[in-house]
Amino acid sequence: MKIFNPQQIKELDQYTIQEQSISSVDLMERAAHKIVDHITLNYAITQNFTVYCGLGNNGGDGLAVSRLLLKKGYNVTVYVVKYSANTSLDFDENIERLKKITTLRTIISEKHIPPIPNNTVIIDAILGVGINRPLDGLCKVLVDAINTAPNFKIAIDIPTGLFCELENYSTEHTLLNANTTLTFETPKLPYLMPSMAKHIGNWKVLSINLSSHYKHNIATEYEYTTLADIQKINIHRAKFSHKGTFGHAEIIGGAYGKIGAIVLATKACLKAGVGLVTAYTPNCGMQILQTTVPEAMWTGNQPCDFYLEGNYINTSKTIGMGPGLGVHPKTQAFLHLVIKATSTPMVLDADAINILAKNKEWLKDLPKNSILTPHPKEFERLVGSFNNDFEKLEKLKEFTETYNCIIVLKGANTAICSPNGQIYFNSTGNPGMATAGSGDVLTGIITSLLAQKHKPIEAAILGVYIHGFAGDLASTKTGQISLTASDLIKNIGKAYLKIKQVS
Ligand SMILES: NC(=O)C1=CN([C@@H]2O[C@H](COP(=O)(O)OP(=O)(O)OC[C@H]3O[C@@H](n4cnc5c(N)ncnc54)[C@H](O)[C@@H]3O)[C@@H](O)[C@H]2O)[C@@H](O)CC1
Ligand SMILES: Nc1ncnc2c1ncn2[C@@H]1O[C@H](COP(=O)(O)OP(=O)(O)O)[C@@H](O)[C@H]1O
Ligand SMILES: [K+]
Repeated sequence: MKIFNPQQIKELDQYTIQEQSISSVDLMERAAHKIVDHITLNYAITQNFTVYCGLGNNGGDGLAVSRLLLKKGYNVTVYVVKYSANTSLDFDENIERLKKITTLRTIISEKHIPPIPNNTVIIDAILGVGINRPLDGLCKVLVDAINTAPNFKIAIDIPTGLFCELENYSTEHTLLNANTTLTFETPKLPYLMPSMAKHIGNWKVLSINLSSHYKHNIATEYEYTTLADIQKINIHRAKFSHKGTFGHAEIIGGAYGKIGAIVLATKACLKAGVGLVTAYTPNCGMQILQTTVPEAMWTGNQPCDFYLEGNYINTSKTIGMGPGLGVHPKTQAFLHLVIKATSTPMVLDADAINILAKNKEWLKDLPKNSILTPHPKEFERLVGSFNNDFEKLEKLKEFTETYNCIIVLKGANTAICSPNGQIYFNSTGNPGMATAGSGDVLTGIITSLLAQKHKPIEAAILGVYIHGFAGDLASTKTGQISLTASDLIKNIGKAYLKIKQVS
């Protein structure tokens, strides 16, 4: 699913109006119905609402929602926030419609902000994507007052004060803290940023049937991976395929006391469908590996705390390297040898990333389209610090373009950046996955998919989706708190089945 910037959202609106021969006020009515459907599903008729409406189309949405809720029998108090003399045409039309059924109240200045009763749900329809400067005056004081109130808050489209692009953005600006944001057609970029979570709350995309033609043809920098996107990827197994068809992966890592990391990655690699897998660990890992993962082959034969360069023989296997590897100076040299000896894309995680962060001049030796899977701290070690989440995304693009690689920046809504700077946010996963070894499982899955000849960007997107999906399925049984990395592995198969099932 594509993520549009504010300019594209306006174009999409206009395009839809022409394509569907619908008036803009009727499109607004369609959007309002979707919001009201959500509200009626979630709130009893006894619930009171207080709606704050601005003077543009976001305000128009608020007025239309108020009218529809009133007609359904809800108790709704509507305030028009008079921060300027200008109003939009669809706002004007909706004022006329609403006036017929209720009394409108107007807030004309900071001094006239009425107290907020505590038994009411607040609906924020003050400003939407049309915001073009930080909040000041009446809007700022009102939003501050709303933020101080303990009431549940629903924002229409975006919480008032939020900018969807780096331009104009500052952490200093006032913006509304919503508990829920109900947006139209696609998520906006800030919904996928950790720092914005407290302003956006839980968000939900409501489809308002905007032009498929426009959506299909317009290029966007950002995408949000949904089940429908994943179902376009071919995961079918042909009848006469054999284990050679599904590749041979080599998972390199583990050190004394950290062999578990490689056990998890190797198991996950198998569960994700690879034909053959070899675990490459120090020799203290041999018995552990052979007993815990009998399906895997083992190779290694180094000392136990570090890796020796002399032991490594390059083969045509697909390499995933890093879990439990350690950062011993000899291991660092070994990693450099491996990346120089490898010409096909590989997966690098954990200590492999930490070693590269210490030896940035080696990054140029990475095979093209290799996949690095840092968690936020490892990412910062690679690219340095940044001031906010917009800057983080810029650094992400800069890095993948410079080193011709793919980065999987892990966390809620993992961001996957291709070498040409396209960013795909993942939609599966839950905080239960913030648990030891969860990243090792991901390394195994992505290496497996690479070995199965998925294109590197596809292996990253599909791997991250399956990993999160396995986490979501596991959490229905274990809950999030008790979820472990082994539970993720157990649910990889079920995740595949679910993906195939609905297609
Ligand atoms: N395709 C969609 O997504 C649809 C969007 N609709 C709604 O339309 C909204 C966008 O409407 P508009 O473009 O009219 O924009 P807004 O309603 O966000 O507000 C625009 C007005 O506010 C002024 N303004 C900007 N920043 C301000 C500030 N800091 N303080 C005071 N005034 C400020 C602008 O000059 C402009 O007059 C969306 O957010 C959504 O709620 C819906 O009506 C239907 C379909
Ligand atoms: N809050 C969260 N929501 C969704 N996924 C998460 C969350 N926290 C962590 N994860 C996922 O769990 C994994 C953790 O990886 P990592 O930090 O490398 O763990 P480890 O080093 O213990 O293996 C990543 O895939 C990450 O995306
Ligand atoms: K709003």
